[in-house]
Amino acid sequence: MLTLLSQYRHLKHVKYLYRPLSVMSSESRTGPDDAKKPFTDRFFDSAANGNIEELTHLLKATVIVDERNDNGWTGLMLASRYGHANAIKIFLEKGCDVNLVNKTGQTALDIAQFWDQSEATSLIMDYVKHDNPDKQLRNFFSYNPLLRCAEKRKDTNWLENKMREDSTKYIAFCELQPYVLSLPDNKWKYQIIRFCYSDIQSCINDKHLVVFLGINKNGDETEEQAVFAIDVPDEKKLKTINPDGTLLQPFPGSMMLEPSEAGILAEARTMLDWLDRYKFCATCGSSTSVTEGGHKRVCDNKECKTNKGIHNTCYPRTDPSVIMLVISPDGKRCLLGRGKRFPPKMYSCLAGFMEPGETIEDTCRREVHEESGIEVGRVDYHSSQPWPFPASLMLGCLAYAKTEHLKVDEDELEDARWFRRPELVQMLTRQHPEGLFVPPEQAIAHQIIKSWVRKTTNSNL
Ligand SMILES: NC(=O)C1=CN([C@@H]2O[C@H](COP(=O)(O)OP(=O)(O)OC[C@H]3O[C@@H](n4cnc5c(N)ncnc54)[C@H](OP(=O)(O)O)[C@@H]3O)[C@@H](O)[C@H]2O)C=CC1
Ligand SMILES: [Mg+2]
Ligand SMILES: [Mg+2]
Ligand SMILES: [Mg+2]
Ligand SMILES: [Zn+2]
Repeated sequence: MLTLLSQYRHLKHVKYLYRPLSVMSSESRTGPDDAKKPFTDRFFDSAANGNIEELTHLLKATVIVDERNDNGWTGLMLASRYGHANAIKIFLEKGCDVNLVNKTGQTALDIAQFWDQSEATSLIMDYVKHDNPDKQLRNFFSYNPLLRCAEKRKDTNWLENKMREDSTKYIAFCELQPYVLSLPDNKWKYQIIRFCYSDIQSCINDKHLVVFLGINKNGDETEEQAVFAIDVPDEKKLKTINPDGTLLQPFPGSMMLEPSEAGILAEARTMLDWLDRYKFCATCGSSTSVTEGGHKRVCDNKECKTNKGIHNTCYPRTDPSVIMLVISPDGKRCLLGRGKRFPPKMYSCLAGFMEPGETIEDTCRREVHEESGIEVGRVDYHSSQPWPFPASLMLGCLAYAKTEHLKVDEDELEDARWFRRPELVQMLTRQHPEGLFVPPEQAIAHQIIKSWVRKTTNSNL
């Protein structure tokens, strides 16, 4: 990586560093008339030259702050390369993403450090330290736009009325797969179909599982559009209502939803799965009745302990699991493993279920030791992700190893190995020479790996 940047050090003329070839060739035809250049070229030029007036104008008018050129360079990276402090301040004020990496894996901070731009380096470092809390990472499946309104679940009248209202929407599942439409402008993207009560009422009877998911925040507040999930065992019934729909497979189908749709799926799928699989009381084995809009199962046996005292078994379950990126003792490598059922060539973070009485940190230490023989010291929390297959909550962490000799648990993993940062960049961008890759961006593993890559540099590796 060092050599990639070093080869440019002797180039004095900035344009060859970052400008796409297409632009250079069109310039040779038309001459260097700045006004005729595309806005994005003028934007990159003004960032590299520290032309504040033009930069401000372009950011106001047309160009997005994180616009990238063909080599993945952002305006912030170019301003950092040439140490234009005022331009850097503009990018930071506009809320640019300082964590983006170019095609060779450098962040703006890497670039500023490499080119000894001390003012640029300290500006970006200060910004990273006080990063805007509103920009906290939200993983896929974690953004649910519905207000759950738990207080309404006990209001049987309100629920029954809502179920029949014209504005109410139903999303239908068959064998835990949502009924969806592919988007007209992109057949790789799907939208969950919303049915009205009049459409779906023939599917609603006592035997069908229905869950109150929440109120649509984007709907008209006076109308309070409620959203329910319904299990329809026969896909043919759904086809008669909307013949264009299709059932969406969990993988890779659910990854092709918009994030807000994925959040609704996460709630609905886990709830329907729980209602379907926990029909009998875990304490006395009697039948149970669904209450509270599908959010509780009450034992039908009046003498059951759950009707007298502790009744946590009446509620849906969530299984906390840890998923961690293990960092080597020298801080230069990360440990990734291959589960036996992974697609060929995919490596991911180690993961495992929490056991009763364990802390998140101790689960990380135990699972890493069980699966790789590595001793972990400090553990830092990163972010979390609901994983509705069927009911996991992934708790993402960075785990700092104290040892590095691997003893892979062959019952669980096919392989585990240490990877250096440049290799992780290749795996994230699908450019690894052996075709190795990490899970897609919808997976928390991808986000944890990416955030480590973004926070570290290749220097001294
Ligand atoms: N590695 C990764 O990149 C990712 C992993 N995950 C998820 O992380 C979760 C945990 O990872 P995984 O490696 O499978 O877990 P573990 O390392 O704990 O080992 C898996 C074993 O644990 C047992 N098990 C199943 N359910 C539970 C439970 N609720 N509590 C305790 N043990 C259980 C199973 O045994 P048996 O089946 O033999 O009974 C299974 O073989 C899974 O939900 C997985 O889907 C999600 C995203 C990515
Ligand atoms: Mg595991
Ligand atoms: Mg394990
Ligand atoms: Mg385990
Ligand atoms: Zn019972």
